[in-house]
Amino acid sequence: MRTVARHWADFQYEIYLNGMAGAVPRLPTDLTRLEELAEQRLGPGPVGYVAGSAGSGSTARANRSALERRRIVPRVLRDVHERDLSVEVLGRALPAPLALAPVGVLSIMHPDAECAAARAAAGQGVPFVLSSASSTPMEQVAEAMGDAERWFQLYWPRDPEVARSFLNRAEAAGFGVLVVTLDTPLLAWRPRDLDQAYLPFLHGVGTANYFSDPAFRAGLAKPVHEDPNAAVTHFVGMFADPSKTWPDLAFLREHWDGPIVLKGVLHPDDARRAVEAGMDGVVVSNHGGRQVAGSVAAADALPGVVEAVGDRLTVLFDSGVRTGDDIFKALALGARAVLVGRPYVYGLGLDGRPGVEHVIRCLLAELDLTLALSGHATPGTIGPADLTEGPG
Ligand SMILES: Cc1cc2nc3c(=O)[nH]c(=O)nc-3n(C[C@H](O)[C@H](O)[C@H](O)COP(=O)(O)O)c2cc1C
Ligand SMILES: CCCCCCCCCCC(=O)C(=O)O
Repeated sequence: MRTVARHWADFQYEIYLNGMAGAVPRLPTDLTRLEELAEQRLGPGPVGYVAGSAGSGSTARANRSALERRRIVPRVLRDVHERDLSVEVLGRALPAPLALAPVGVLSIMHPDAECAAARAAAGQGVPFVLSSASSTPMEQVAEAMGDAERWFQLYWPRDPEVARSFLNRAEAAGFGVLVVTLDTPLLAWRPRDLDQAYLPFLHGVGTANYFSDPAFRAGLAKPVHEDPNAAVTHFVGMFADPSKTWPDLAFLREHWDGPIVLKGVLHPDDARRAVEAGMDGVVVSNHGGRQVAGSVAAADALPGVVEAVGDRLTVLFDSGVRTGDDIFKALALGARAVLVGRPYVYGLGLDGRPGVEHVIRCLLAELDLTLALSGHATPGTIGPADLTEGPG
């Protein structure tokens, strides 16, 4: 089930060769600079929505420092001439341990929105996880991707008919993995959005899967175009259900045949409950610091979850990944693969599909070089011994 190894580090040579012809990259190769550029070039509402997080931003900052605090201890004189970043995740052969995280309402960043990001992911062979809250109906995104690997992220609607309909549509449209986000039963206190009174969903943006859904529409007195405000109100009441508990997962197991991954798991006991509920994986994530202000950093939670269930579930990771060495560290802490969020969204906002491609290629070229320069030829040999903590 292995993919053909791609030579990610060739991107480095491509950049230098283009330089000989007088061309430099359109976007920075240090992806931590994208946020600042986006702040300068994109509108305050959209960029505030993407860059913003819960409360004073302490969780988002903690995500970064938990990754930065951990330092790689490189090994030398190991043969790293031939390298292969490919990994198997949930029965799928991926070219690298990376997927694009589900991010809602991408049309606020670029008119080509989810289709542009999905095409970029497909072109690089990286799975695209489509948000329930996308600006484009799932069938249209699927069509843009051909037969490339795609996963569907579920915000579990309160109405079981709508939930069932979403699952049926996603399956029919070729989404192979269901990612159920559990950390957003309510929208958190997000000062950047509150201060601007900015929430695109209330204008019917990011509601495409709902407004195109027959079960959702059946709950409306009038068609969406005749009474859009009523449709938005119905969406707000439908979007999530804070009364859900662990036994409710049986509903999803019953209606989804493929792998199911729970996103937003941080406690080892919750990971154990995911095993008991027959789930296939978890994403150790705090939603990029956008939900619980003062939450544990995702990278600090990762080792505990891996220790509890790493032999029984596929453990994925996100929240704070900005560089190739961040990916290396997450793998060393036991993640099978990582999801990248904001960087690809800034890439999209700044340069559309090529911007997203740039982000994927930079991350994987840097990962490949970090791997090699640390003494590894494949992700499979990376482990906790490759990291140290503290001022070292
Ligand atoms: C603008 C924005 C929208 C998001 N929308 C969703 C979503 O619809 N569903 C979801 O599960 N996670 C969503 N997330 C969270 C991401 O999937 C991911 O957990 C997070 O971005 C990772 O943190 P990072 O951006 O710091 O890498 C969103 C994140 C951002 C920044
Ligand atoms: C008043 C609540 C309206 C609906 C909220 C939509 C939820 C946000 C979906 C995107 C997301 O996950 C994010 O982090 O932002």
